[in-house]
Formats: sequence, C-alpha cells, structure tokens
Amino acid sequence: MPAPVNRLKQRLAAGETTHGLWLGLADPYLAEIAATARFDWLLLDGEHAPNDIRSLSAQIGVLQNGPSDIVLRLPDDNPAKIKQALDIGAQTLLVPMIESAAQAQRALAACHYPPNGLRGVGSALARASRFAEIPDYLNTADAQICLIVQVESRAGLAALDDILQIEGLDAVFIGPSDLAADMGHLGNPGHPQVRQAVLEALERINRSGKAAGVLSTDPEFIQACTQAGARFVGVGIDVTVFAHALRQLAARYRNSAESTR
Ligand SMILES: O=C(O)C(=O)C[C@H](O)[C@@H](O)CO
Repeated sequence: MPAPVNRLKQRLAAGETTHGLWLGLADPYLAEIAATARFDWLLLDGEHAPNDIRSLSAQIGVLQNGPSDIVLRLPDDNPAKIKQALDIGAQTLLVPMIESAAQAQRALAACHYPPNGLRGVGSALARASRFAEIPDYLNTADAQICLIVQVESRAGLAALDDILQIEGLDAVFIGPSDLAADMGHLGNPGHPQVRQAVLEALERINRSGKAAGVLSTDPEFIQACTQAGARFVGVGIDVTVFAHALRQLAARYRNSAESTR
C-alpha cells in the first residue's frame, strides 16, 4: 500500500484551476465547519495564525478524510518544521519568503528522503505513514509531496526565472501583501504597480509549466489572476469572513444610542 495520492498535486500538474480558503482561526472545530463549504483546498496557516504543531495536527485530523485537500503553510523554510509538517500528514506545503533558487532547492530537499533529499526518517511515529500501517511509505512518499514556494519580494521576483528551473518544484505562489510592502506600498496590495507585478509574475510562472498561485479577496482581481494563469487561487480568509459577518450582524441591531460602543 503506497503513500496517499495527492489529488491537489495531480490537479495542479494537469493545469486545473483550484480555489481555496485560508484558515487562520487555528481551531479543528472551525476547520471542520470550513470543510462543509467544500473548497478545493483549505490552507492551514502556520505563518501568521496562532498555530503550533499540535493545532496543525488536530486540524489535519478532522480534515484528512473530508472533501477539501489540505495545504500547510510553514512559518519559514526551516527544514525541521518541514519535516514535522510532513510527518503529521501534510502532503502539500507552502513555504514563504523564498528569494533565491538555492533557498527553494533547500526547501525541496527538506521535503524528500535521501538520497534525493534530507527529510529525516521517523515514519513509524507519523500519521503520514498511518503510523507504519503503510509499509511502503518511505519509498512512495516523495512522489506525493507537493511543494509550493512563495515569492513575495523584489529579490524573489528577480530570482523567479532561476526558481522556475527547479525540477520537482510544483508551484510558485505570489504573495501580494508582502510584495506590496517590499515595493513600498505597505498595506496596499491593490496598488496598480503591485497588481501589475503580480499578474506579470503569474504569467511567467504559468508559461514555465509550473502552477501559479495567489491569494486575493477581490473577485475582479481573482478573475484577472486566473486569466494570467493562476491555478492555485486563494479566494478568502476565514478570519476576515468571520469577523466581517459578526460586525455586520451586531451593527444591524445596535441602536444609534449605543453607536459609540
Ligand atoms: O503576502 C501575501 O499576500 C501572503 O503571503 C498572504 C498573506 O500572508 C495572508 O495572510 C493574507 O494577508
């Protein structure tokens, strides 16, 4: 019995457009509710959300047999964290703040077992192998790992062509918020200069044959990104959807006398 087939890896390789939700509420119960929306994928954010390995593992536990594929974003490119993420059962990883081909190559090596990589062997303890229930896990795991690296700075864009040459790298995600900050437009990912840079990068990634990724909550920009070749498309963030809906509901019933609350 081999490692579980990574459906999202296959879909991205086939050029399918997929839509997903960022999960930043960092809670398995809320992740289970999000799964009922049946997005193509759900991304567990280990970079900006209050997640740790146990909360990430608990969310994978409730999502792993659900309708959505699971993506786990690491806080950085630390090989030890990549190892832990894979061992708790994530098969699609998003690694932020990649600025060179060498850095992307190191992240890829951390995803694969020797001799092709540096991933430490601990599958007997790991959900990834179904706790050693998958006898051939070590020999079949690598083929099902999907690595997406984030390019989100001018230095990363300058290295993009070299990054796109990396064999075995599945996708490159352009981070509009951090790119905006690096371009001098902190807090304004919708700035025309930023949007142009994002769309041009998505076109370059798509032309390379790798999958292009992006996150936006603006339906018009989402359409523009898809037309530019984005196939891994984040279309919302659970935290902002939740917070906005609650504020709207409260405001509807808050009378004017309390409006200063
Ligand atoms: O730079 C970006 O944009 C991203 O990487 C996505 C953000 O981190 C996400 O938290 C939404 O702001």
